[in-house]
Formats: sequence, structure tokens, C-alpha cells
Amino acid sequence: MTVTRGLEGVVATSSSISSIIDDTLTYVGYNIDDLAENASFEEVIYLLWHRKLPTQAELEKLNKELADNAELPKEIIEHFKLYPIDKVHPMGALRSAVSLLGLYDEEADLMESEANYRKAVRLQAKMPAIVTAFARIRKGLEPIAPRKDLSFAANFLYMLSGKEPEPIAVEAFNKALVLHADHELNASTFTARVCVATLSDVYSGITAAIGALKGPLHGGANEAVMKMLTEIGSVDNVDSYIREKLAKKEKIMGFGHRVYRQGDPRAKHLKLMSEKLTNLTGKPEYYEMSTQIESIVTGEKNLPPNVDFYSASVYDSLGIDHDLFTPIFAVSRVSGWLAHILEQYDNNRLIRPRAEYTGPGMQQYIPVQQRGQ
Ligand SMILES: CC(=O)SCCNC(=O)CCNC(=O)[C@H](O)C(C)(C)COP(=O)(O)OP(=O)(O)OC[C@H]1O[C@@H](n2cnc3c(N)ncnc32)[C@H](O)[C@@H]1OP(=O)(O)O
Ligand SMILES: O=C([O-])CC(=O)C(=O)O
Repeated sequence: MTVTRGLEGVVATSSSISSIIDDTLTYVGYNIDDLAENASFEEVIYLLWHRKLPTQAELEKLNKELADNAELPKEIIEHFKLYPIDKVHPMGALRSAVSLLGLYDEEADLMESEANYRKAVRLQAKMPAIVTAFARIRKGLEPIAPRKDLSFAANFLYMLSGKEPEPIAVEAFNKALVLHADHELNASTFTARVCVATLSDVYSGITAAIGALKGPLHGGANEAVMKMLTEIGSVDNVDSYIREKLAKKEKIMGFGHRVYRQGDPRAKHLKLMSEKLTNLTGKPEYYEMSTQIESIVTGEKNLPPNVDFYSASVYDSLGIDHDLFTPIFAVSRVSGWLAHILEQYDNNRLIRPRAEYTGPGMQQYIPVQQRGQ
């Protein structure tokens, strides 16, 4: 048996959803740069789920389905109010809420593909309401109901703040959602596929995926980047802070990637947005600190920034609480998880690799009374 640590380079499934070839990312063959500049997040959801861009009529149908399903059952809101609210991380709340949603979905365990598609729509539609309702309840505020006349991106920002967002904020947030929607067989997507390959249900698959995304080596890195920027505090402190960490062989959050070697193609879009938004809000420091960190880490370690690095200062500029950054990643990535779950069901085989055993050889069982102290 040969063990490949972290399954690096192992091809574990085929998929027609997204590809990373020679550091180029595509969704269903469309370059991410093109989609980031031009597509709405709703179009990307359609693309991932149907493997084609929607016609106007198909897009309107999806928009309506999402809008009609965007409200949370009141039980979820009541449940949030029972949480030890000041101690709960929003990713934990999101993970629990998705699991709980499954309990209130009468079709949760129906395995027909039409029922699974309907669950995908319901889950995608409700993710913004889950994250924003929790964010408001923990501040003692009432959740805000979604509006049917706003886009997916605008609705999220509206439900979070209660104010209709500026067009520039909507444009930036939409772009961030497009950039995070899918990414081949990343850890959380793999988790979702492993879970549903047992023929478990959609809610279980997404709950498992949220758990995997939460970790700081994956989606949790965007919050960790912001923590680092806050700790550094000013451009003057960047050099010593980063060099000290590198000298101690500590990881710099938001850098490196298992697949990309030359760089993550999503990072440049977020970097441009970060520059624009931090300037607009009159707080360019986080962008300036970030570019300085980038030049040290690329210079010293030849590690380029990944999607999580500049998304931190983008979301901060939009006035979003730092611990909501990873839940926002999930609001977008659920579109990819759902596409992969539906694809897995369509051509399923249990995912069950092997482990090389490294424990002791055959041992004789000794009854507890005879084992000594
Ligand atoms: C959406 C996403 O999930 S994007 C990734 C988000 N995660 C992060 O930003 C966390 C920081 N980055 C990392 O931890 C890693 O680069 C990962 C997890 C993304 C990829 O990990 P792997 O492919 O397993 O690389 P691994 O962790 O084995 O690192 C290889 C070498 O590069 C170094 N390295 C990798 N990333 C970093 C980093 N961010 N800072 C400093 N050194 C790093 C490692 O220390 C290791 O060095 P060594 O060979 O001298 O021991
Ligand atoms: O692909 C990965 O390993 C992590 C990543 O960038 C993502 O999930 O967007």
C-alpha cells in the first residue's frame, strides 16, 4: 500500500462541474475571469446545477424559485434564540441550522432527483436568511425578511443591515459570491460527496460540508486573515510580524494552495476589489498591509495569496463582522456543494478508501482483572 498524505494528486472522482487545469479555473468550461466580470451569482448557480448558462426565461424561473423559498421557518429563528448566543461561532450556528432545516423539510429523505433538486433550491435560497438572522439576533435585533425585488447579493446585504445596499457594494458582493461558488474537489466538496455517497440525504451532505469548510486550513482562513490584519494593526508592523512568523515556521493565513502553483486566479479580482473598497471607505490600511504581506510572503516563500487573503479586507470594507466571513463563503459554496451532491447521486458508488495500518501486530486479549495496574 502506498499512502499519499492528504490524498495529494489523487484523482478521486470525475466531474463536469468545475476544473483547475494549469492554474486556470473554469466553471463548466467558462473561465472564472469572464464569470467574475460578467455573471450574476444566480446565473452561476444555474450554470453549476444545469451545466449551461440560463436563458432569460430560465434565469427568471430560478430567481422566482429562490425568492419564493428565501424565508426561514420560524422554528429556526426560535432555535437561534435558545443558543448561548455570545459564545457561538456563526459557522457552528449555520451548521446546526442547516441540519435543523432538514427536520422541517418533509422531503428530506426522498431520494428522487426532482425532490433532491427542490431541496437544493430551498437550501440555497435560505442560506442568506440563516446567516443574517443569526447575525442580527445575537445583537439583539430582529431578523429582516428577504425582499423579492432584490438580487441574491443585494438581499444578503439588505437582510444583514436593514438598509438597501449601495450598487458598488452589491457589485463587489456578487463578484465574491461568483468567485467562491465552486472549486473542483476541495475538502468541503469532497466531504459532501463522501457523505451522500452512502445515500444519505442532501441536508446531511451540506451539514458535513459546512463542518469541513469551517477549519482555518480551508474556508476558515478568511476570518484568520482578518484576525492577523487586526493583530498587525498598522503598515509599520507588517515586516517584523510576518518575518517573525516565517522564522518560527508558522503559516501565514491566506497563502498557499494544494493545487495552484503559480497563483490562485480568483485572488487578483479580490485584490482589485480590496483596493477599490478600502479607498472608498477611507480606510486603505488593510489593503496596504495586505500588499506588503503579499510581497514578503511571495518573496520569502514563493507562496502566492489564495482566495481567502484579499476577501478578508473586501468583506471588512463592506462593514461585515469578521466571524461572518466564512459563513458568507458557505452561502456561495453551497451552490457548488449542491451541484456535486446531485452529480454524485446521478452516478453513485460508495466512497471508501483504505488505510495503511501502523498499529501493533496481533495481540492476545487479557481480561481486565488480569491486566495489572
Ligand atoms: C479556500 C481555501 O481553502 S484556500 C486555502 C486556505 N487556507 C489557508 O490560507 C491556510 C494557509 N495555507 C496552508 O495551510 C496551506 O498552504 C494549504 C492548507 C492551503 C495547502 O496545504 P498543503 O498543500 O498541504 O501544503 P503544506 O501545508 O504541506 O505546505 C507545504 C510547505 O509549504 C509551507 N506552507 C504552506 N502554506 C504556507 C503558508 N500559508 N505560510 C507559510 N508556509 C506555508 C509549509 O509550511 C510546508 O513547508 P515545509 O515543506 O518546509 O514543511
Ligand atoms: O480547492 C481547495 O483546496 C481550496 C479552495 O481554494 C477552495 O475550496 O476554494
